[in-house]
This record gives sequence, C-alpha cells and structure tokens, in this order.
Amino acid sequence: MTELRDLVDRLVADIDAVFLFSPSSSDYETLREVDGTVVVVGPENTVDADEFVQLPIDFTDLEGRIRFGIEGAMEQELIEEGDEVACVSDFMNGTANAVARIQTNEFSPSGVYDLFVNSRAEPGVVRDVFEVAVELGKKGQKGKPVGALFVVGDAGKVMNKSRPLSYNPFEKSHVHVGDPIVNVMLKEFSRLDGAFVISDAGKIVSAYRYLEPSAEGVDIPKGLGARHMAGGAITRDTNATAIVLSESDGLVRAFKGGELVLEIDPEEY
Ligand SMILES: Nc1ncnc2c1ncn2[C@@H]1O[C@H](COP(=O)(O)OP(=O)(O)OP(=O)(O)O)[C@@H](O)[C@H]1O
Ligand SMILES: [Mn+2]
Repeated sequence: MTELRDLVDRLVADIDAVFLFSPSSSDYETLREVDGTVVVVGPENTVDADEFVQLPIDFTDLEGRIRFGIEGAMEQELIEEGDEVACVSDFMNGTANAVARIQTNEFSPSGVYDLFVNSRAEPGVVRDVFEVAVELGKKGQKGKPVGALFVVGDAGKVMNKSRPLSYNPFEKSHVHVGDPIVNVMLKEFSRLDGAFVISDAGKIVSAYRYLEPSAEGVDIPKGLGARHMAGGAITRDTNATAIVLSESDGLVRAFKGGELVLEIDPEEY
C-alpha cells in the first residue's frame, strides 16, 4: 500500500489550506494542528471553527459543496487566488469519503456563493425560494411536471417592469416565503402563468406577473425559452435574482446580473 500512500501524500503536499466539510469534532481537533489554514464548511459551525463558511442549502453533490466552500472562502479572504487547497468531505450520504486537491487559479467561480450571500434579497429568502423550486421540481403538481419563475428582491423595480396577467391573489395579504402555508400556495399557483415577485424580506408581492424587461444583450444558454429569457433579463434590468424551474427539462436555474449562475437537478437533492 506504500504506492497508494505516496499518491495521497502527493495529493496533500504543499497545500495552503485544508477544507473540512461538516467534520466531526474529533476530525477537526486532529486537523486544526496542521500548518496552514483550516476552513470548516457546513450548514452549522458545530465545531466552533475560527474559519467557517456557512452552506445555505445542503448541496448533495460534492462539486456543488466544494464550489460553494471555495467561493465563500475567497470572498471572506480566508484563502487567496492561486492557493492550492485540499478538501476533505463525505459524499453519497456519508457512504464515501473523498480528498480532493483544488488549484484555485484554475477554478472559475460559478457565482453560487454570491447568489446566496450577496443578493439584494436576504440569504434566507433566496434559500427558501430555492427550496420551494426544488421541491416543486421533485414532485411536480399532481404528478405532472410544472415550471415556475420566482423573481426575488428589488420588487418595486420588478413590478415597474412587468404587468399583471390576472388578479393578484397576494394583493392584500402579508405572507412570506418560508411559512408552510405559503409554500402550499406557491405550489398551487405555479400551475398558472407568469412570475412570482418576492420582496427582499421575503414578502410575496404578486403572482401572475408578465415580465417585460429589455432582453437586449442578454446571453442565456441556447435552447431555453421565454420563461428563462424573461427571468434572466429581469436580473440585468434590476437587482433581483431569478429562480426558474423548467417544465421541460426539470432543472432549477438561478440568474443574477443577467447571467446563469446555478443549475441543479432537483432529483439530486
Ligand atoms: N415574460 C414572461 N414573464 C412571465 N412569465 C413568462 C414570460 N414568458 C413566458 N412565461 C411563462 O413561461 C411559460 C413557459 O414558456 P416557454 O415554454 O417559452 O419558457 P421556457 O423557458 O421554455 O420554460 P420551460 O422550460 O418551463 O418550458 C409560459 O407559459 C409563461 O407562463
Ligand atoms: Mn418551453
């Protein structure tokens, strides 16, 4: 086994930082003694680490988790561009362990950290909407696939760049994403046309909005239709974030600043 050990040694030689994904306290205690930075990444800082990046959603895929952790650590200046880091994580529901070496200068940020942490809307609101979209994507509406478009943040401006398709069921209500009843309502109304508009603080401002952003110069991947175009374009015209569930391919995508920043398959969550 010496060859294998050599290989692992090379994998972790001369690294600048170790990233531990949801480590046990004993793993953290052992590894905090190493030279260099130790960054803990997880939904909660259960080990009381000094250097910590909080995951807003439970990324089940290893790549998503690593991306988020590295982008977050860069943004918090825990590591810098050009650093080489070793990531230690479980995956496949804890049935497998991985050590991965990442060269940060060969890593192009996807904007996933930025999406949750630096959106105009509160991070919890972006996460709640994201979760509704994922759940809707998993279950569909009465077993049939559904699509949905959620525009989160900068609601005043979004309302100015859109018009109603029908009467707004949220007109006089004061309901927020994350309330269990609201999730049921959002799923119910997602059968109908148009977009949901949600404020920075998570208030559902409107359903059934037809977005009319200027689509000039918006570059979204080919093959996506009007819903995605409208969702992408409104995020360039305003400071909103759009979360789009596709009826045709079942994926959830997020747009910010007119660009696609995240694409996930709800079945993998
Ligand atoms: N400008 C818009 N504003 C709000 N909703 C829109 C807009 N354009 C399209 N939609 C909604 O998107 C639905 C699907 O349109 P379309 O098939 O062109 O989009 P798509 O991007 O291909 O999405 P999907 O992958 O879900 O099919 C429409 O029925 C409508 O409800
Ligand atoms: Mn379509």
